[in-house]
This record gives sequence, structure tokens and C-alpha cells, in this order.
Amino acid sequence: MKKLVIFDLDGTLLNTIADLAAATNYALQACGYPTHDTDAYRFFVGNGINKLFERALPEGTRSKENVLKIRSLFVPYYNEHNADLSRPYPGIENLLETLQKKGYMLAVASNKYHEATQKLIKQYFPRINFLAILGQRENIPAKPDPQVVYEIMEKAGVERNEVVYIGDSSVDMQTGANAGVTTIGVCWGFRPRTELEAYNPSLIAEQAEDILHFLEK
Ligand SMILES: O=C(O)COP(=O)(O)O
Repeated sequence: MKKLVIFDLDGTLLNTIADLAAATNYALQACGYPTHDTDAYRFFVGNGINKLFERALPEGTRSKENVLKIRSLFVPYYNEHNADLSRPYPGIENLLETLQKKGYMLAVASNKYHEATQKLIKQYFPRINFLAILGQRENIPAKPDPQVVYEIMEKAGVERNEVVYIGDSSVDMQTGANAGVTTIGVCWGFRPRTELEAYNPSLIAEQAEDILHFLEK
């Protein structure tokens, strides 16, 4: 019986792509670099913002220094604008409320930097009492390292077989596998279904209700 459900954020709970794209394009433009269509960002996001900037910068300009310059422009802009266009995916609020009512412990583990992760989750899901809302923090390895999953499991006091990890990308499928927990891929996020299939998750959810059916079967 599952007791703890851990969700990825970007591409799983919230469609954040337009705000991430706008903030990155703002920073790129300010430094004189070319920008990208919003759709291209689906493949840039997933390994934290430094990796996002590395992927968005033109080849030959991806130095640590440039990444940090883009970051210093992105963060204040994104802190102001991270909820302009971002919205929960269909059925997510209902799924979280139903799981909460049924007594599941709920948590978020994101590679988005911690401050923005906390802000977005509290803003969009104020009625959900998450056990933990963890974004990327200094000196903690990013997903697909399983450390963040272990941290949440310890707080919850549960065993691996009582945990489900849910996400929309190969990073998430690897995170669940690395942690040794049941893993669910969701099709409504940033990456194609084929990317999820390559990791053989226990379920590929087409819609939020599929997760409920899987947990209750
Ligand atoms: O910000 C990122 O790179 C990805 O964030 P996520 O882990 O919530 O998908």
C-alpha cells in the first residue's frame, strides 16, 4: 500500500514553460544573445536553471561566467514573473485534494531553485498540506540523484515500497529508478511519451485521474 506520493513540479503539476521561456529570453536578449521559441524550452528545462541557460546560450558561449551572468538577470525577473502564465494542468488540483482526503502524504521534489518552487506551490495549491516542498538547494545534488527522494522518505517515515514518484521527463524516470521507488510518467508535460517509455515506468498517465486509479487499484 502506497503512503507517500512525490511530484515533480515543472511539466507535472504546473505548466510553467511560458514563464521560464520569457524570463530566459529576457536575460538572453539583455546580453545580446538570440532568443528561442517557447516550444524549444521544453527540452532545455529539467536539470535546473544553470543547465537551462547552458542549453539556451549559443554554442561557443556556454562558459560558467556567461551562465552566471544570465542567472543574475533571470532570477530577479523570474521571481517577479513566475506566475504570469503558469497554470496547473487539468485535473491536478482535484487529484491533490482527493489524495489528501484519502490520507496520502504528498510532497514536491523539483530541480527548480528552492525559493521559486516554494512560492509557486504555495500560491497554486494553498489547500494542500505538503509534507515537504523541496527545490534545488546549494550543496544538495540535483535529480536524477535520489537524495531528495530519500530526504522526503525519511521525513515521512516510510519504506521504498510505500512511495510513488511522479514526473514528466527522463530525469524524473531516472530519479524514481535511482531511488528504487514506484515511478509514474505523465504525458501532459514537456517531453514526448517515447522519452518516458524508454524507462519502463509502472504507469504512463494520460490524465490526472489515471494516477488515482493506479493508486486505488
Ligand atoms: O527547473 C527545472 O529544470 C526542472 O524542474 P522540475 O524538476 O520541477 O521539472
